[in-house]
Amino acid sequence: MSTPDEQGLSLHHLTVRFGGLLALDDVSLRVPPKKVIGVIGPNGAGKTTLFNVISGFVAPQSGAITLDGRPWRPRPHHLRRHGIARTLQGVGQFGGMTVLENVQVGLKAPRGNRGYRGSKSQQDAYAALERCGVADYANAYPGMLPYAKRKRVELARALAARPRILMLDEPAGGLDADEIDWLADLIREADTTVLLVEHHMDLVMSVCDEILVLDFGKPIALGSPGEIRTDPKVAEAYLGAAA
Ligand SMILES: Nc1ncnc2c1ncn2[C@@H]1O[C@H](COP(=O)(O)OP(=O)(O)OP(=O)(O)O)[C@@H](O)[C@H]1O
Repeated sequence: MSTPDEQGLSLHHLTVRFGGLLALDDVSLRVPPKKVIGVIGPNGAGKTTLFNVISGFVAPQSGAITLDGRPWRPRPHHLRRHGIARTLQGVGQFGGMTVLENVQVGLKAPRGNRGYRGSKSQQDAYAALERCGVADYANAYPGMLPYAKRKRVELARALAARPRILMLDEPAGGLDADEIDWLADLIREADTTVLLVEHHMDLVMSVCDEILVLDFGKPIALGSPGEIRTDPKVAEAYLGAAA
């Protein structure tokens, strides 16, 4: 049994090198249940690499990950089993499948040969599409949808499995102000742990409980939105990146 302090996901001193490049440099982070944790930083800071480590796509050279206090080695095809879902930066959906089928792909296949039609997974997928306001497109193909709707389908795909940890990789990219307001409400009401990599500062500041700031792979700040907003090291990292 894990203690309350150990529950959720914890990253301990993760280091990742790509050849001579230090993409993550001694990164530690605690992601407690039901909290929204943001990961920000200038381009190339290591945000996606951090997501790739948690998803099992990249193995760290050193450091460890624990889930509910137990050592955990992530593997991409085991994420669902551990209740972890991730959206992709683009909208990687299968063009030859309908929107509903795309959302069902991440869910458990029905037993026997009943197929997906009328199954629990179909109902769950449809409910997730409704929650994301795109149920009207259930039988359309993703390629027929505007970008913002496809992003909603991608969110529905991740939410359908009712993850305990939802990893959102730049969900606001390419969205207009109204869509971002909608997204902020969805994150606030998700009632699950959210790890958010995002460049849109207003969104990050408005939904996150805590924010980790990376710069050249190094953690330079960790704190509440108010603390991060006024941290001179953070301003310097972004100004340096803009110069
Ligand atoms: N597979 C890889 N091989 C070599 N270098 C890589 C690889 N993946 C990432 N990098 C490098 O590691 C550093 C961190 O990249 P990463 O994509 O994690 O940054 P990021 O913060 O997500 O950037 P962005 O905001 O632009 O998406 C960059 O210098 C990048 O070029």
